Amino acid sequence: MTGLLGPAEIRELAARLGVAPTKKLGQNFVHDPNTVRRIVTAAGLAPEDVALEVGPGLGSLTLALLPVAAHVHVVEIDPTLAGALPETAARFAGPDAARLTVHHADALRVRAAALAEPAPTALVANLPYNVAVPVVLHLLAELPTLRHGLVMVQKEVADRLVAGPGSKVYGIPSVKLAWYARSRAAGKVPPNVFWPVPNVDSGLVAFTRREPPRADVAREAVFAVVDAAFAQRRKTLRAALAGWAGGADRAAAALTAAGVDPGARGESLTVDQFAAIAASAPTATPAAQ
Ligand SMILES: C[S@@+](CC[C@H](N)C(=O)[O-])C[C@H]1O[C@@H](n2cnc3c(N)ncnc32)[C@H](O)[C@@H]1O
Repeated sequence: MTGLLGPAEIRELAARLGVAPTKKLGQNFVHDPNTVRRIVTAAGLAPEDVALEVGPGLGSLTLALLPVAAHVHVVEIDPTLAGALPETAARFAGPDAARLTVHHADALRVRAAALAEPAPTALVANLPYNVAVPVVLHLLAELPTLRHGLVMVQKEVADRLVAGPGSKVYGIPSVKLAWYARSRAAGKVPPNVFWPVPNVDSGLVAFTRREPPRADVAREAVFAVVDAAFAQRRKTLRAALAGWAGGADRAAAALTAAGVDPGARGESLTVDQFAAIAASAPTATPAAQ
């Protein structure tokens, strides 16, 4: 038997495994094959793409990825779910199951070496919502081979991830994702496609890796400026970056050298401007944060 998981299959698998979904691990399983097809279509995988799925759960999305990707890595923190996937894949995906590698691991800690054979090129995931942003940022940092992705996250988080300067929801996730990738909203998903039904809408975010804005400044240095700017987002950058620069005057000098108005706020800056500020940092070590 091959196919995707509908409500009957999800219920049957969960009952057989004794799975009681937990909020702590963001366990809301998709039981709607149309949603799964929509995610895979939006992901736009090429036949040579190696997919990485974080949080496969009972396998809803995994089963749709196996026929269209060259290989599928899944990273699942729950030992029961990770342990059951090979059998689910063999049962529902037939010979395509041979292209699945299951990693029982925490996606926040997984290292490139563990996922090297073959190296993932596309992240496609219905992410655990409480750790969605750190997971995406960790994987983009850890896996330079990841070229593009499509993730489902809580709708508000999707809005934040794709926001640009000047938007009310533009903030740390928006700028950090923009360091790695160009992103766009790829649709909204209602709560009723999940079991159990969450009390939030979901959103799809598509991204494609870009060259980092500047080669002459380390990512960590840029992210330190971003963190400082948004920690006090209502203050001017001159004030918000005083701790980072070792004084408001030094902050103003770095901002001016970077071509940024010291009276501006972080919410109006592009990631390229944050990178320019980091590159103009005072030579003294930034104050501890
Ligand atoms: C929203 S569910 C998605 C399940 C499945 N992909 C689906 O669409 O039905 C999130 C999944 O992520 C897993 N998970 C939660 N935290 C994780 C982590 N830090 N690393 C890996 N998997 C995690 C949960 O156990 C759960 O299976």
